[in-house]
Amino acid sequence: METTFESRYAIGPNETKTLDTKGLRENFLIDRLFWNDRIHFVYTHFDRYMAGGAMPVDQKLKLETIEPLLKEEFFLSRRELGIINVGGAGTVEVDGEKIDLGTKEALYIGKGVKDVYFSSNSASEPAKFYLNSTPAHHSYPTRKVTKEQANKIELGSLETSNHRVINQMLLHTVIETCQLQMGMTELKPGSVWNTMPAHTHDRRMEVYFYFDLPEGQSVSHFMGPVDETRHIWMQNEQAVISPPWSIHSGAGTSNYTFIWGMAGENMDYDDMDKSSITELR
Ligand SMILES: O=C[C@H](O)[C@@H](O)CC(=O)C(=O)O
Ligand SMILES: [Zn+2]
Repeated sequence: METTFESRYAIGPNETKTLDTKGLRENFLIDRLFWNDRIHFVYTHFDRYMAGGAMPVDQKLKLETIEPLLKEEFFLSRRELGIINVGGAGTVEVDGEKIDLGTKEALYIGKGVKDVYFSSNSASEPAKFYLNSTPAHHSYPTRKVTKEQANKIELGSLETSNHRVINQMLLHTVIETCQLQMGMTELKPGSVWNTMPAHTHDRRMEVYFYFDLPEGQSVSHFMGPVDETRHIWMQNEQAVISPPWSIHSGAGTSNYTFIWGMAGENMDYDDMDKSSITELR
């Protein structure tokens, strides 16, 4: 097996303003996370957040340190990890303990764990472990969180095309983490807008991963300051980095599901600077 990675530097709104479509995509879009029998990470210098994918098909995959990037003996020597499985059923082995992780189930693994292995129950329907990791300075216990155990928030309506359920999964109100927070938002059929009205939270960066998008459909993701927005067209199973200074919202050509993950200054999910729809530019 192999682990591959890319690095992305943190840039601000002034530099972003000068980018064309290609430049915008090169800086913020994560176009592919899942490769056969490979772990792939994108390391962003926004809060040193890592977003990745592990898709074991014929092999069990080991979460190895990335020597040139982390310079630590283990991947989790100074990091914590959040996992949500978006593929078929699989297993995560954490220092010898086997944990089953079904579709849309989440797992938190704390700092200091040495051995993590990923495997799929079936090669024809492999597990797809979506991974988010942040620097950590304390060890919190490994915890699995199912959708049933998530804290649920229902927002929006079909009339305004934004009826959705936010599942807060790896959130401090559900489990203990150092700074990582992750959850999954499912849009109801007929609803296409996520995170509308939009918001920023200069205290935290965020990464959105879109999936459950039917064949032939796409999501237009909106980013940028409230008064200067840009869009990035995204396909199924792509992710996008949202800088702290940016809104993060999307409109699909159908409904879909997305995973949000964030980290930074505080852990207050409701600490959002909301903008009104009519002030967007
Ligand atoms: O800061 C919070 C995140 O942007 C998401 O949780 C918002 C979201 O899922 C939604 O409104 O649909
Ligand atoms: Zn947000």
